[in-house]
Amino acid sequence: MKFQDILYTKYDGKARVTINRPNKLNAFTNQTLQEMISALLDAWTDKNIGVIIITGAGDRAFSVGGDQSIRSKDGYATSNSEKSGLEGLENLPLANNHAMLLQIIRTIPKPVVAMVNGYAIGGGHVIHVVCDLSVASEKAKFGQVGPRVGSFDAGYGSAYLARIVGEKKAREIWYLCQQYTAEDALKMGLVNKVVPPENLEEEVEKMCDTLLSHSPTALAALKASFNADTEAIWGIHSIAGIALNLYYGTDEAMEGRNAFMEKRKPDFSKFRK
Ligand SMILES: CC(C)(COP(=O)(O)OP(=O)(O)OC[C@H]1O[C@@H](n2cnc3c(N)ncnc32)[C@H](O)[C@@H]1OP(=O)(O)O)[C@@H](O)C(=O)NCCC(=O)NCCSC(=O)CCC(=O)c1ccccc1C(=O)O
Repeated sequence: MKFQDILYTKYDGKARVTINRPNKLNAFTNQTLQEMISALLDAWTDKNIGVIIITGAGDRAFSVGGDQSIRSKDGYATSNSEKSGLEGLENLPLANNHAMLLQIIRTIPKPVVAMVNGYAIGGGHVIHVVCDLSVASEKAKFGQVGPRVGSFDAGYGSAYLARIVGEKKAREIWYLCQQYTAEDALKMGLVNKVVPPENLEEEVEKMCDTLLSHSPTALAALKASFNADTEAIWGIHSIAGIALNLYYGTDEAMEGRNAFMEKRKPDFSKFRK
């Protein structure tokens, strides 16, 4: 499989998906998301694969969410020069491809491990949130920025996040748009383990080897049973995706996006209700 925005490798029962846009802090485009979907579907159907790792290239970022430089009133640009191998997905809005990626991570009957090597921000943060397990470098930073940049993820990014860290903390994360250290993330149960950056690879490999030594059917059944309790969030996420696509077309959302790109504070005062 030939990819432009990701690296996809398979070795020793593991599949690894690396978002490969380090110059953009691994911000994703439609192309990136479609390629991730394509790679994950391959890993899903490959009987040699028992565990999947998602990470970002370089040492600065896991992913900082949607690439704001290609966002306009029409949402994020949908046209791509290269095909991902999944015909038709190139015409979907980015929020839909992001939602599809999250849903695949959740339903693929194999454990998905996030190897968080740096910033996990915005839609990038949500990708790690839905992974089964997260291992973070001590240098990793976590957070949501939607209300500052004119965006939101009112499904897995918020309701499911609240299941992990609790209602008050989830509201704080979204309303205040602060950054949290790996140590903070460990304390709130947002990650499973924090290790020095130089040990991150080794720790994730070790965790994956343990997973691979266990019964795949037992793991798949457990994953499905953990998911069952939060399945209704997919419904919320789907409706929120429609709202998000409409919101992107508003002056309010554009103020957030433009302020970020122009490196100034947004002024949302006239949009108060
Ligand atoms: C990530 C930061 C915290 C990093 O801060 P800092 O270390 O100070 O570096 P900067 O100088 O700010 O950034 C370096 C460089 O990278 C560019 N950059 C950073 N983020 C992005 C981005 N997302 N898109 C494009 N470019 C980006 C930045 O402009 C700088 O470029 P220079 O040329 O060097 O000047 C900080 O940068 C930050 O807060 N970034 C904003 C991240 C962001 O806006 N992400 C999208 C969030 S939207 C969201 O949170 C909710 C919506 C959501 O989850 C979702 C759901 C469905 C579909 C899509 C999304 C989605 O994520 O949009």
